[in-house]
Amino acid sequence: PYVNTKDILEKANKEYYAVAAFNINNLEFLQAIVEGGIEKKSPLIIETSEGAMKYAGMGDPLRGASLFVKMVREFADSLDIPIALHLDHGKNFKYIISAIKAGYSSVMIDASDKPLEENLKATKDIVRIAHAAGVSVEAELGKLAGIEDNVASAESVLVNPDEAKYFVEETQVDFLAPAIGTSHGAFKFKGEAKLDFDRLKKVKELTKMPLVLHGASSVVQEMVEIAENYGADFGGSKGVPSDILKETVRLGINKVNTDTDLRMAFIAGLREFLQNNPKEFDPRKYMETAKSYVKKVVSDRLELLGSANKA
Ligand SMILES: O=C(COP(=O)(O)O)N(O)CCCCO
Ligand code: NA
Ligand SMILES: [Zn+2]
Repeated sequence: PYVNTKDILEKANKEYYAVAAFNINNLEFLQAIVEGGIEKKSPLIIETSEGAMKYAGMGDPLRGASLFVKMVREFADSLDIPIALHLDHGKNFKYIISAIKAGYSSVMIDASDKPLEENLKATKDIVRIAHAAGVSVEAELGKLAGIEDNVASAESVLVNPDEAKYFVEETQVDFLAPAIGTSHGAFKFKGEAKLDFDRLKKVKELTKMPLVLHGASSVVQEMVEIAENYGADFGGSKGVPSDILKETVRLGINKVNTDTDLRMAFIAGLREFLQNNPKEFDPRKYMETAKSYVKKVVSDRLELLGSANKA
């Protein structure tokens, strides 16, 4: 069934596991993710960026949003696993309202690059509207390093746990993304991967609410190697190691945003197939390997996060 993200995350919060939130831009990634969820009997959170809304809607974000709602609902309504659709990194008021109008389960208002009071105000505005429409809300405190869609934040600003307690009480957000040292993309760490577990622990103790980890892709080496075997150059790529990811779940992360790992898996499969099948031009054939690798990465992640058999 198609459900509210909050229902999925409240259960995860109570039982201390995490649910992956996988980004999509097209049908093929959605198919592969859903196949992984079916195989693992796991709840799924499908999420799209504002760029994905524009991309799918051919420049019209509301058309893109409603296309994604229709696609995700079609799968969700025909399956026993709970599936939610979330707007990731909502920064533009128009896009956030379009997602709510289209029927998204939840929206993120990302004003993390603003001073606290501004973040607070923007979040309160969205919470009032979203809650009136039965839509749940995610916000972010602190800043990820690296490129955050259209905001290049040179250095990461880690969450302040006391600020987090004040923020959630004031805004009534449904789930919070505390910045603890991750960043988006495939090049997360120069040296050893390190996250601020202490801050995470404090935020959980003070807020007791479902927490979100952004920049959580692991950069699966198996996929990097396949891609590089067939011409990719992902030198220097490094993600969040599995043991560190598991520790964040043990400490109270319940939603794990994953985009880069699926992109790596898809391009690895596509490169491999195209190199080995010079005569093929049927899209249902040449995207098969790519989709199967995405499904594999999805299934493994659902298992690792503990949401398998939680549907
Ligand atoms: O936090 C994440 C996932 O980050 P990643 O998959 O890059 O680790 N997202 O919000 C997904 C979109 C960001 C661009 O990748
Ligand atoms: Na999000
Ligand atoms: Zn993110």
